[in-house]
Amino acid sequence: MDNQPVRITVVGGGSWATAIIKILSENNVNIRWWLRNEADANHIKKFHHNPGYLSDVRISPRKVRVCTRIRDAFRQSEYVILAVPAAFIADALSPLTAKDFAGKCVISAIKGMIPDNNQLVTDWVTDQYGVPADHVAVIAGPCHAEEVALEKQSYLTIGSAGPDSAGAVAGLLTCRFVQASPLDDIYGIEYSAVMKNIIALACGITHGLGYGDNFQAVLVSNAMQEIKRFVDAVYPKHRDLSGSAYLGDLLVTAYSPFSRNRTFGNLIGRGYTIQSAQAEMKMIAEGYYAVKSIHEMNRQYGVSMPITEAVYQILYEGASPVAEMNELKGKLK
Ligand SMILES: NC(=O)c1ccc[n+]([C@@H]2O[C@H](COP(=O)([O-])OP(=O)(O)OC[C@H]3O[C@@H](n4cnc5c(N)ncnc54)[C@H](O)[C@@H]3O)[C@@H](O)[C@H]2O)c1
Ligand SMILES: O=P(O)(O)OC[C@H](O)CO
Repeated sequence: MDNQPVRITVVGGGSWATAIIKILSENNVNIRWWLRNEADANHIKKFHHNPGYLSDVRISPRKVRVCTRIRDAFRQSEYVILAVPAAFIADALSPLTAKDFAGKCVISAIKGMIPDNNQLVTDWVTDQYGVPADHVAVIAGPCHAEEVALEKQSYLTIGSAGPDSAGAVAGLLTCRFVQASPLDDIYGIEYSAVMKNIIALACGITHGLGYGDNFQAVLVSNAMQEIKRFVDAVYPKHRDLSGSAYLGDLLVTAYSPFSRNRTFGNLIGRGYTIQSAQAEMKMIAEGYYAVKSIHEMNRQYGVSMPITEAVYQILYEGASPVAEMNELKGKLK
């Protein structure tokens, strides 16, 4: 029985879901892949490539079965990986009940928050579908789907509440070009991943306004302190924020041309409206939604977060990027 393939459901049709399927397919797995778009699903069945995202990645028909009915995708799997932007996950899972999740380990690859109630995705899964906390994990770490597609050496961190449950998931996501390691700081990792997207927006905005590398280095180091203040206030625990799941993820998103959030911010800095920036990008910048959630949550915690506040003012209060970043300039050290 030992060499039976591991049965996994992957939810989402975007870049990260496609990259995760590529990683998993290096191992002994049997994947059911749910996509909402029927035409894309049919294309993958016929041509073994996702037409919309990372279209160079070959999808093995031997290992991956494509479904457009989510309940079919959930049948018989041991693991469920969620890879739809947080704003759309409730809609994607809406046909399901707690029964569909029974006995499964649910892993969130989402770096965002449920916008309706500002909940972390893992908490939401537990509340909504009764998945026990020891059956929930997150995929984190500095990793762009585009580099996975190119098989560039990458690292992931699998966060869970206890040290054991993440180990098996890390094994599934380790392959020739990815090394995954477990870490028992699920909330710290999840909040940090949400916040780095907001910081990437700030990096993009300032780059779009013409600020240079000297400024960005200071912005990113101040951002790390801002993330630490917030995460320590919300979920105090001894943690080393210089680890790759925290600092590493902040760096990749702040500096990489692949970053969705930085690209979105850059468009805003260059004078695009929010609607035109969204229309320009086929991909979703999670930080756009996250900054509202973190701003609202922080009413309770009162943490000093000048960078997050500046991004919130620009994206939700119509503040001028030039004026906001001018004001932020004086608050950084
Ligand atoms: N792309 C990466 O490199 C990467 C890496 C790590 C984590 N993530 C996380 O993975 C999650 C998914 O991001 P992604 O990069 O795959 O997304 P993406 O931007 O590549 O693709 C957009 C996704 O959103 C879906 N979508 C768009 N509009 C929708 C709607 N109205 N209703 C339902 N679904 C809709 C699309 O079907 C597609 O699955 C995000 O939380 C992101 O932070 C992404
Ligand atoms: O850099 P972004 O905004 O594309 O986010 C993708 C991942 O979270 C990077 O680890």
